[in-house]
Amino acid sequence: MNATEQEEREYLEVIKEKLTVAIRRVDDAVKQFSHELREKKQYLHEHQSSLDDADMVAADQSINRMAFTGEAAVARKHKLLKLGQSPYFGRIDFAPQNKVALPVYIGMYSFVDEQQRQGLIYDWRAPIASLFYDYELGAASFTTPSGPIRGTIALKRQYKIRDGRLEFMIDSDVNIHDDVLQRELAKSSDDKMKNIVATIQRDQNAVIRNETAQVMVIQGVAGSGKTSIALHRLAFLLYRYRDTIKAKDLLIISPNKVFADYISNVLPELGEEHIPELGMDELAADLLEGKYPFQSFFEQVSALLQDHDPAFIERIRFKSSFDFLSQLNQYLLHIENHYFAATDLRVGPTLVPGAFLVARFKTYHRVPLLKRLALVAEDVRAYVRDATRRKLTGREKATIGEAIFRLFRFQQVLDFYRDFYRWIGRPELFRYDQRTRLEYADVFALIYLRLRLEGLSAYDQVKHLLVDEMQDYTPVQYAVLSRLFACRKTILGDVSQTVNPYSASSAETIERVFPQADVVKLYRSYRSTVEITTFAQRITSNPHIIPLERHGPEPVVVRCGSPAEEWQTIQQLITDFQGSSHQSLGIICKTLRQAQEAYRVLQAPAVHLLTEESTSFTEGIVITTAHLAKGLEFDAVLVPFASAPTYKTEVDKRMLYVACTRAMHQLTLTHTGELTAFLSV
Ligand SMILES: Nc1ncnc2c1ncn2[C@@H]1O[C@H](COP(=O)(O)OP(=O)(O)OP(=O)(O)O)[C@@H](O)[C@H]1O
Repeated sequence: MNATEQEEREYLEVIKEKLTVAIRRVDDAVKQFSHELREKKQYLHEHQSSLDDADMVAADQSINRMAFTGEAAVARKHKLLKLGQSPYFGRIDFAPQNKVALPVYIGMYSFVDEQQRQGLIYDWRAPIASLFYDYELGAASFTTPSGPIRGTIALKRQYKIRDGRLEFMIDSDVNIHDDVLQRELAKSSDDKMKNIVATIQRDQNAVIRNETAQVMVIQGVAGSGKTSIALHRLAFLLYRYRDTIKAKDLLIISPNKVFADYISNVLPELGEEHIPELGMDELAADLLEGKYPFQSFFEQVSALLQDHDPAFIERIRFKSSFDFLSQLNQYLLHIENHYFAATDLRVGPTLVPGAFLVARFKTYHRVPLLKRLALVAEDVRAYVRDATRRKLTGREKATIGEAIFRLFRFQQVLDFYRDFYRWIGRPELFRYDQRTRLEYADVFALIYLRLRLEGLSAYDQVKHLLVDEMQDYTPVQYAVLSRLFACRKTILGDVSQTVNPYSASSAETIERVFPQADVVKLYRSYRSTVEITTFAQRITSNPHIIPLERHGPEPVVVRCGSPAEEWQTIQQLITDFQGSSHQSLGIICKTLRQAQEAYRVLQAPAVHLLTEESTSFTEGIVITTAHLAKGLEFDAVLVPFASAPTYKTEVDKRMLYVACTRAMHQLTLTHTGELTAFLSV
């Protein structure tokens, strides 16, 4: 051990000691709070009869305040305990211009020596910590709310401290970032998604800390860290705007519950509370208020995978186009101009002129169409009241309301939607009667019309929206999100991983809905070994992808002589996995039916089946579909049934790509009969 390392070890002990003292102090404070709280409650209980309302309210408030402070102290203790395990991961010695260099230690949370009023550890989100991610040695600067600070970095060091012990430290005269990153990526994944604060890369840091973008679109190749970065970005925003934005003010739109559970660790690990999360289908059900049962996105994809109905595909393709959104907008203009058939209206002895009705209807041009009718009715009531110089009866008021509504061609959003297809001359593109469910492709179009016709303000409280798997949403869905969420947005995805090629959205499509968006493209892939990434390129090639130099075994394609032999091979691969050092294995099938069959046949202990209904991610061996595996990753992936009949269409190809890119270290495919053409060399 050299002198520097010795010094660092000693310093670590000093910090740990200070942390222990701080924990003890918080402990005392927590005890004190709960003691006072108990006393206060006791007092209230005993003096209830002699206290008036004002006293009770004041007492309640003080109890709430105490409880809140107590909770904050408990949260603080939690952070201190975590710091005790791993107080910091980086250090930079930074000398602002004309000043001496001082060490800045960077960790998950900040830690201040209260007696000496000195920052001992800086939160990774603090302005000064950006130096660690953005610069090597030499000239550097960072931005504070009061302006830029320039200076020089004299030393940059990384540490791995686990369970309070220094495992290694590396100075930046070697290629530190890559080395530590390599070690991190080589680890096995046993559980849910982890935070990456110690190894955030420069381009990722720029996305995380971007404060100006109204809409940030992150389009990145498989495994480029999109989801990780987006979650760290939320943590950053919570820190940066801690006085105005709380975790409950954010919303994550996630593709399914399993994914939501998979990512649910990251923010709490970063010391933030759990963030509300909602699936697209849940959002739709909410917005349609359960009035129209509809096919789910999963069901749409399953239908595409199982039967190749050209009319169904045509409907999806049309409704996923930008043109569809434009036509809906044109239709809305059309109905505004032509569907309000204002004629003179007789109310008892009073004649309300049609011209008056039209004028009032036009005055409210900012109000959603159907809502305007209520306002026009109100104006008509005032008109009649003025003309008759008396108050109107309830009956008269209601009659006026009904009469105005009748002047508009339809009152139900669904009638307008059906009419839209007649108007564009394509009635065959809408399939729905009361006995069937709405097709998924119609769901957001109907919601869009509803928004424009009736207006909705259900999500006004959201201050930042995160949308993952953006490629799976259509322009109409984005138009809905844009109207529903006026707040800033982070939208991420990868067009190569769409599960529905007939409705894939690229960053360019999304930019058309959000012209003000900042688009970032990420090409460096962190998840898989070079061998796996190269293999997946055979399915869908992306010349821009840059795999991180990390090597492992070549992916293996096993040809089997019969289905029975294929099952045996799969069984053997499971046994091999159980004897290996890998912790997670994903057996990823094309369809749910295949996954269920595999689950039934394999019957191996500790094998879990993940389906659309699953609500949590399970570790170990998981059998699932490519659609559900999106966003997840496994040490080893096994893709069974990779034969030509299974993977033959454009949708199948996307599924195969998603399945293969879930593997971090090892990938195996099995097939009986001819291999899918997507893998032929
Ligand atoms: N800077 C980094 N340091 C360490 N690990 C990283 C870094 N960036 C990404 N990773 C790791 O790479 C893997 C892929 O990250 P993530 O799932 O966020 O990527 P993604 O782009 O959302 O992937 P996909 O679109 O394929 O689902 C994760 O294991 C993540 O921890």
